[in-house]
Amino acid sequence: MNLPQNYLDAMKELLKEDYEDYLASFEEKRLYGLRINTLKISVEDFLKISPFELEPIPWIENGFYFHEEDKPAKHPYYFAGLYYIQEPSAMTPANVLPVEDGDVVFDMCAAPGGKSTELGAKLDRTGLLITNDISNSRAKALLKNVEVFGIPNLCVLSEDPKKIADRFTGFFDKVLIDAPCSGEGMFRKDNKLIKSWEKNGPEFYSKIQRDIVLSGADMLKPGGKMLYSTCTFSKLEDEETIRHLLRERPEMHLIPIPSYEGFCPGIIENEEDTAMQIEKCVRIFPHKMQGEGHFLALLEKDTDAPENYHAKRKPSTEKLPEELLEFLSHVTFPVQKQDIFIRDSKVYQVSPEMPQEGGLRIMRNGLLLGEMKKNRFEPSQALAMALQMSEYDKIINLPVSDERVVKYLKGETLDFENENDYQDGWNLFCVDGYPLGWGKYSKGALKNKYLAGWRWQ
Ligand SMILES: C[S@@+](CC[C@H](N)C(=O)[O-])C[C@H]1O[C@@H](n2cnc3c(N)ncnc32)[C@H](O)[C@@H]1O
Repeated sequence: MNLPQNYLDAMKELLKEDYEDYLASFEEKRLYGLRINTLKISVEDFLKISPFELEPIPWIENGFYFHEEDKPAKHPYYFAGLYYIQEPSAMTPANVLPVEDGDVVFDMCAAPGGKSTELGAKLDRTGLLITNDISNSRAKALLKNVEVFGIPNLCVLSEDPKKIADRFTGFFDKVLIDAPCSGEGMFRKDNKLIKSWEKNGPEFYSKIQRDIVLSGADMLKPGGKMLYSTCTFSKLEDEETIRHLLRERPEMHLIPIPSYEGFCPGIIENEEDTAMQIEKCVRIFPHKMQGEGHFLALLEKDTDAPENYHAKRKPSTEKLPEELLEFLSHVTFPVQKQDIFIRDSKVYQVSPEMPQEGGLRIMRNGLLLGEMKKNRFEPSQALAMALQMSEYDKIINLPVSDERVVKYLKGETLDFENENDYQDGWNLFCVDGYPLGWGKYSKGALKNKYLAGWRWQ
């Protein structure tokens, strides 16, 4: 691998006697990880049905290494949202941000959703997750991934963080900033990143990072916590970004990250760093642990920082169509009528924690329940993914070995002619007890309603 000389020089200075070990790590095999979606399945239950040979990632309770040949992205359980594929050290930021039930959480640079999917799972259907990416095309991928994961209490934005900070000052209990960075920790995973580093290196990203950390801090409630992470080794993008934040926002301070064997402390350069306790930051290096590389800083806002009032949105007073109410009578998922809003015939369940919207580029506010079509209600793919099998009363549940499972995911009509166990109408199609999508059953056949854009290729 041809690494730029100025990059190698900077790493030599950073790592000193460890430099040769770091270079040697490029000879080792790339690491592949998957993270179990605890919103849908416990780690214990997944291990009972896992078709792959898995090995625990020691510092992530629901993270596992897999073998590349197993191709877990080509398995019906992946389509059921039972796991997310993610580089092991990238699992650490969402893992160490202490999200609690009922929290209002913001993921600022979220696409394609590696951290948001875990933050949403940790919320366990409570509170609110607002997730954002400035790039519209990347935010589309983010929306898909959080919907596959079945996260109901959601708002997806595609907006400049500065604009969001103006609107949501002092609003969040937890903020995660997985900053755009020069990606030095990804060189082993993806050679192309070396070319883009030569074009836009640490100097370029540092400016963006300095702006967005300040926005993140401003959006926190007093006592709120913020996790800043990058997948790069550059001090300018890592410790120096935190130094900038602590200088500009004295109400913020670093707090410890639970330690794990192989985690290295943040690098202290001067007395100011010592006073700021920069050693509380964590670095993950590929020559110290089985992960590609990451930087993390966990910060807290002082509890006596000024509070900010946010008007809650008003409860819905819409008269809901009979057809929608009839459909919802089959669902035991907790849908409150005052949370249901209908816009342009689309039906949403909006979190009561979400303030009045407006003025922001919103990709999705709430869980899309479905659509009114000529006085009929059609449930959405997102609703299918947010339900557990036991929360709907018309089910077609097949084992993963049944060839109709993959046919369903490919969008084909399914034949059940010799089986008469099923009821007419909207059925939730499941694999081994986990929902995949909807189908309309009639006369021994299931008309496929799996979302066309999500099909198995
Ligand atoms: C490291 S990636 C995020 C990866 C993501 N957190 C995950 O785990 O899947 C950084 C993201 O920041 C976005 N980004 C770049 N500049 C931004 C800005 N000024 N504000 C918000 N997001 C930005 C990029 O589009 C990119 O998707």
